[in-house]
Amino acid sequence: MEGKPFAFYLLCSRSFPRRKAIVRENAVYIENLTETDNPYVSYPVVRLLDEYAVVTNGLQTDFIAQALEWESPKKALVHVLDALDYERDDYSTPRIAGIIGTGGKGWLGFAGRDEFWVKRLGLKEGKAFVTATYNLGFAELDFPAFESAEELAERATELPFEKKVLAVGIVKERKGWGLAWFSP
Ligand SMILES: NC(=O)c1ncn([C@@H]2O[C@H](COP(=O)(O)O)[C@@H](O)[C@H]2O)c1NC=O
Repeated sequence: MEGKPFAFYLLCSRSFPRRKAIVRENAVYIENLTETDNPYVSYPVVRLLDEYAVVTNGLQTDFIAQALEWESPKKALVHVLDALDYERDDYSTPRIAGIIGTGGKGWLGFAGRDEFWVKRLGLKEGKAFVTATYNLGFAELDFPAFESAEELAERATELPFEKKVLAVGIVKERKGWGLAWFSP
């Protein structure tokens, strides 16, 4: 979408493929539909604020959104990711988080067991800056054109990752944010 900041979340999962997304006004939640004690597989995945959209792979979403009430996106990512750190599961799954601003800036953060970084991004037309929990690091991908949040989510599920479950798309509209999810 020309000139419009966007973000997406692509959920890929080996162990918990039965999941859905629930959209509630200014938030999206991932709900796991398989019985488990694992505390990391249902969580708030998106929180929309007037000036920012926050997307993450865990409960840090809401803490980062709260921190944005009184500090910069960079500091919100540094403070919350540092405080919560990686997940204490069998894989030490990293916590990842992204923020986009209505003005066209973006930030991405990663808290792993052996690695921690927060980057400021200059968003570019036709490109997506991406990270993932495992084996990607930080990447800049070509991203195809789309007309709506629905189409953005669908395009995200066409990216070359394995075990895709669903994607959530967020795009800055003339008024507020467009929000949708898609399951292949
Ligand atoms: N955010 C998520 O949706 C999510 N799904 C799974 N995890 C964690 O990552 C581990 C590996 O997941 P999987 O086997 O589904 O690829 C899970 O045991 C769980 O502790 C998640 N936590 C972080 O990615």
